[in-house]
Amino acid sequence: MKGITTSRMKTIDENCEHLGLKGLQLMENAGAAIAHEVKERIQKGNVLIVAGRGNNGGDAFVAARHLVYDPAITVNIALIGSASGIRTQDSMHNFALLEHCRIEGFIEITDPQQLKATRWLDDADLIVDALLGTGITGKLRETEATVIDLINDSKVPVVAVDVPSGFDPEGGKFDRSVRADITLTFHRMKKGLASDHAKEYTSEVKVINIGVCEDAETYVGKGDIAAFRTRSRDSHKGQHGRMLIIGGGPYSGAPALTAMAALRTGADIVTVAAPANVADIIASFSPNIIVKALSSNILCEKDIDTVAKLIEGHDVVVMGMGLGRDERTKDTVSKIVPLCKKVVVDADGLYGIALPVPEDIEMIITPHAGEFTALGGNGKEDALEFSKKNNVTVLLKGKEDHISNGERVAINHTGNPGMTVGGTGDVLAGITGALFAIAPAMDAACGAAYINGVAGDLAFERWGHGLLATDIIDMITEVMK
Ligand SMILES: NC(=O)C1=CN([C@@H]2O[C@H](COP(=O)(O)OP(=O)(O)OC[C@H]3O[C@@H](n4cnc5c(N)ncnc54)[C@H](O)[C@@H]3O)[C@@H](O)[C@H]2O)[C@@H](O)CC1
Ligand SMILES: [K+]
Repeated sequence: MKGITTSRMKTIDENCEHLGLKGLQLMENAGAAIAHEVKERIQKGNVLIVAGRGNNGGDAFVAARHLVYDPAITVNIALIGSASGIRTQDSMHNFALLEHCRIEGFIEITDPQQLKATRWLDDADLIVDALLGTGITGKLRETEATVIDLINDSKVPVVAVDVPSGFDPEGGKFDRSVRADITLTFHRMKKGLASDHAKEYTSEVKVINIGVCEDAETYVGKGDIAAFRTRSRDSHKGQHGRMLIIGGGPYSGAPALTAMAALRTGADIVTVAAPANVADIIASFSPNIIVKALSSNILCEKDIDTVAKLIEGHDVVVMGMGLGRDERTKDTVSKIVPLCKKVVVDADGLYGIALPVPEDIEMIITPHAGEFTALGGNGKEDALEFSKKNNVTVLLKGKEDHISNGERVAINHTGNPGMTVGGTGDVLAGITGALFAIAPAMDAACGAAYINGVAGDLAFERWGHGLLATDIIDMITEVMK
């Protein structure tokens, strides 16, 4: 079984929140499941809960509330750090409720020796390990590291919450981790727990359904753009994407729309390489676009050296819009693809690519239904198989966009019929490229479909069916806000 990444799980959680399913509700289900598992394992005795200050600890506070209903069970809670340091509202909420429950003992631990002194580890019949979950970052720090050693040294059976504390949910190897008898992981198997070395840290893993709405996973939502809305304060120029557009020739507006959409999405540098006849026109649309004129009035073989050099200075290439379908152009497109590491192919570019895409190239294609058929696709139901077979991430545009990387399909149902106006595809390609410059293909394609659709919906509110592609670009920043 393949596991999911922490960022994917975060996206699902945020989509739930957006749909109205609160984190607190998920936490309640998670905690109740832990209490249930504990009661399956011990009918009476002492349970020691070792809790951290994040939501992983919050799950265990819920479990404590459920457990103390049984008079045969006593619960001691060791919180690593101080109660005032509890980092999330949900966890704080559940912690506060414990004041009204029959908790045997509670201690705030700033030095591991304090935990030793309680003798709770010696007296425990079972430990609930809720120190660290998917929120772990970097190498283990103190006090947590020593507390993990104490838990392992105690030889008391351990039920781990979501992942054994200290274990890397992404599958990397950290220096130490709780060794659990069982791990209850929420909603889906986590990538790290699915890895071969997970067995060293947990004898068993159970995936617990915590009532996530299906739509939070099936449809793209606000959670799919959350990661694109924050930036480190230490950001530097270029870090948020350098994008090269290869487009234009018969058309000059298309690559300009793509460029402006990318800039509004947050790309740092956008360069357009365009045939000589349109280069100046594209530049005249906006001083924000860097334009490089190619050798003649269509993209052709002579331009490959120039383009190869430009590709080296950019994180992602977006190719196709406005290029036309001259045979020489199609042939040149096919020769440019192998020079790219990351490439988005749209519109006329789709007629120049060879499938399947070589292993070392990451490609997103953004066809509409007709272009998808021309590529050999068989309708939206085929997005997953097509993507898998051709090593390409597909963003198949339509009333609902179907997005697939060959592993899963996501559907976007933002957008409206006003968006049938020309140029909206160029905008989508620009948003896709900007996100792809800084994120994996599937995350970029899902985020782009959502942003484009919501920007279109905002434009529709203002301009109705008369909305223009440029209006959608103007709304991108509203969506990101
Ligand atoms: N809607 C949600 O987000 C849900 C989250 N759930 C739980 O929430 C967990 C994730 O919660 P959080 O994101 O709050 O994070 P965690 O509770 O996993 O831990 C975050 C905290 O751990 C500490 N920490 C991080 N790295 C450390 C290191 N290397 N050494 C020492 N201390 C370190 C920091 O104090 C940080 O605030 C999941 O594993 C799951 O148990 C569940 O409640 C289900 C719902
Ligand atoms: K844990």
